[in-house]
Amino acid sequence: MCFYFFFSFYFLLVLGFNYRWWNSQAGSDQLATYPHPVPCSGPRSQKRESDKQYHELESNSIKTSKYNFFTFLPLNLFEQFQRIANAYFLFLLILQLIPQISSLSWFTTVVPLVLVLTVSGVKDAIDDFNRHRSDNHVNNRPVQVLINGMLKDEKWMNVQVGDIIKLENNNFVTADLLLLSSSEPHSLTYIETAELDGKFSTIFSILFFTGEVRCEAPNNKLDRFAGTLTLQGEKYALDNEKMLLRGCTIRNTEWCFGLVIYAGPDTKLMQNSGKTTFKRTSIDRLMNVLVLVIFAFLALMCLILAIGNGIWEHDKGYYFQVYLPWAEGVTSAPYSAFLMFWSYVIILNTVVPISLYVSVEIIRLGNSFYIDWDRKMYYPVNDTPAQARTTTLNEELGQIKYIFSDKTGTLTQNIMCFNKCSINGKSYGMVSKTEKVDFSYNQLADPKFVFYDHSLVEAVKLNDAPTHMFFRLLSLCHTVMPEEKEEGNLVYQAQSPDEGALVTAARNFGFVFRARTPETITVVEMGETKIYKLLAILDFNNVRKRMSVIVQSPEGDLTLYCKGADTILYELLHSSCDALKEETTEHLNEFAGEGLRTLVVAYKNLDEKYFENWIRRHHAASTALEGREDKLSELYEEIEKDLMLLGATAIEDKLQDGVPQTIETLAKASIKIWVLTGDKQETAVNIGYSCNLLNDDMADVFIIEGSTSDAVLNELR
Ligand SMILES: Nc1ncnc2c1ncn2[C@@H]1O[C@H](COP(=O)(O)OP(=O)(O)OP(=O)(O)O)[C@@H](O)[C@H]1O
Ligand SMILES: [Mg+2]
Repeated sequence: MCFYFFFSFYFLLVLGFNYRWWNSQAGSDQLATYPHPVPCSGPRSQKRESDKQYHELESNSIKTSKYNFFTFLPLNLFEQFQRIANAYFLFLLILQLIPQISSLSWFTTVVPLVLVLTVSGVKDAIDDFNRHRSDNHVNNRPVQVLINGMLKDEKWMNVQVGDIIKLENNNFVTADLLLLSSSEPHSLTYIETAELDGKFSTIFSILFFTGEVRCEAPNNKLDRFAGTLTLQGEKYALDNEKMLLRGCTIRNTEWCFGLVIYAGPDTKLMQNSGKTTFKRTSIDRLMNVLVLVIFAFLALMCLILAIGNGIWEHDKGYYFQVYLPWAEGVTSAPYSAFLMFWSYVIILNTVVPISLYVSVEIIRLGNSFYIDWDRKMYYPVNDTPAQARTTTLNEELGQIKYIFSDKTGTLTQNIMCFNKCSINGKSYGMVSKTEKVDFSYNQLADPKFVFYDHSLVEAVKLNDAPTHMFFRLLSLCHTVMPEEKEEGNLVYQAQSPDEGALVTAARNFGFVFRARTPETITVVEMGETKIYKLLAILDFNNVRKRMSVIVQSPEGDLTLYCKGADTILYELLHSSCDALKEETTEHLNEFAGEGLRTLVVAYKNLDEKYFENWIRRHHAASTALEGREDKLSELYEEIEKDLMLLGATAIEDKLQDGVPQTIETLAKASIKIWVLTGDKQETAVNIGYSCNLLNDDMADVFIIEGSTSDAVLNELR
């Protein structure tokens, strides 16, 4: 019991794999020489001994099917008899077994009942068969597992917690893994999380040799993971950034190694998917109500008829027994009435429509074909027709009252273009689109980038200091990863497409972000290669709404570069920027009025002594095991103040084809639409108008600013 209790909070993985090979050659790059016959005992041999102790860890096989060969009949019948009409007919069948009551032959009830049960049963069986097939397919996918120091092909379902597995480009991630190493510089791994949240992210890896991982019990929170790794007596904190989750796909990464932390049903994907349940639509519910009403009606009729029988038998029938004898066992008129009640229940059984459910199922099936065949829902570009994946819910489609949608990437294309900017009180990009700026003077420029305002290039060429500072900031302050497979052919991998657009803009104007290591950023500034020391990244999150980097230039100057939402950054500016602030605000409003996504950029020169002290505290906070986030955000707040304003950027993200028309049609059908966005308010309102979410007839578009439920309620009133 005690053991189990301990288990539900933490589970402990004893790895103890003697990774002599990694041990002797610390560093991820050595792994590139794989495969090597390495004399080391893999994790399995050791883990097996302790298997008894950890037998409650799940295996990696998954099961989404509901039945197996033996459980199908009882389980499916049990489910089907939960329908009132089916249960009723079963009840009738039992009644008919009583000879005094039985008024019709038994097969009048059995035949339709069996027919209905078979039709529904066959449909459920086919559905479940398909689930079995897909489960089998997934469970039998091959993966390479490190066993006794050698890579062996295994099936997914045989992978165990504590195994080390190797994944290659475009592989699905087998289980929830702790990333150990990869082919990319600094052991980065790129993943596509389409099945989880549709984002594209980078993951940083760690290296380790012999250790123990302690982590929280399996849960369904996709964006968090807390654990510790103990390595030769030292503790390291593990977080979400170091995990590869099942359901993702490896991209742009030749290979990577991972340690299985959660497997099978314990993985975050499966923890989120829930059980396959029987879904009821409102028609189902309505049918159940109707059937209940019919029952009441039937009971009433039978009652009246039974009472009539009782009165007649009492007054007349009793004296006529010679002529009309009572059935065997019947001794009194009330008893006769009681039996007659049940006889009528059988005789009038056709009042309850047993075929109702089957008819509705068949209509749904037909409906789903119409959905599949709908030409208007066919998207020729991707050759994608509409697909009704379930037949049980399609009438609900017409009942939709609310649509919840994301904005970026759902309504818009998620293709960000750097369009305009404001630097030191001067706005650029507000020109008619005539002649494109020629970037041919810059050999590293991205040929796909277009810009029309020539005055900005002039400013750069004239060595205008704020303009240089502006683009230097854009080339330094981000989390983009560059890829240069061949000399001069730069490709940026950006977690956030906005950042990708900004870095590309800086690249074209002559501030080319070229390479990144954990300690340095290489920028080619107007043809001259400069290596900046990257001292700290104050990362972005949606509460801070800003991100900063602290870098040291080759000349030795310490600078903090910050970019973020205007509402936030304006609070952090030095008072000497007030005049510039006003001008920039004007430009920001213009940009937002056109529906552009804006960011404000600022910098601050740092004092060396102060910074040394700060970075020491920063290091302590970032390795703290408790309250890490709070401590860090306090430190961030401390250093991100008294910033010097540089300007603002404006990025365009076009609406997808047909969005305004679609929203208009949905609005005509009185469907209410909610769109989620983190944009500046003016930008959001403007896009609301351009996609027909808002229109001029809406007299009072109003804004609710409360941040507690009481405040919001008050404003709504
Ligand atoms: N990479 C970034 N660096 C600095 N600030 C950013 C960055 N990305 C967004 N911001 C700022 O933070 C605010 C909130 O952005 P966030 O990404 O959380 O919104 P979101 O919910 O993702 O919305 P959307 O889907 O429209 O991007 C934005 O309005 C922007 O001003
Ligand atoms: Mg965003």
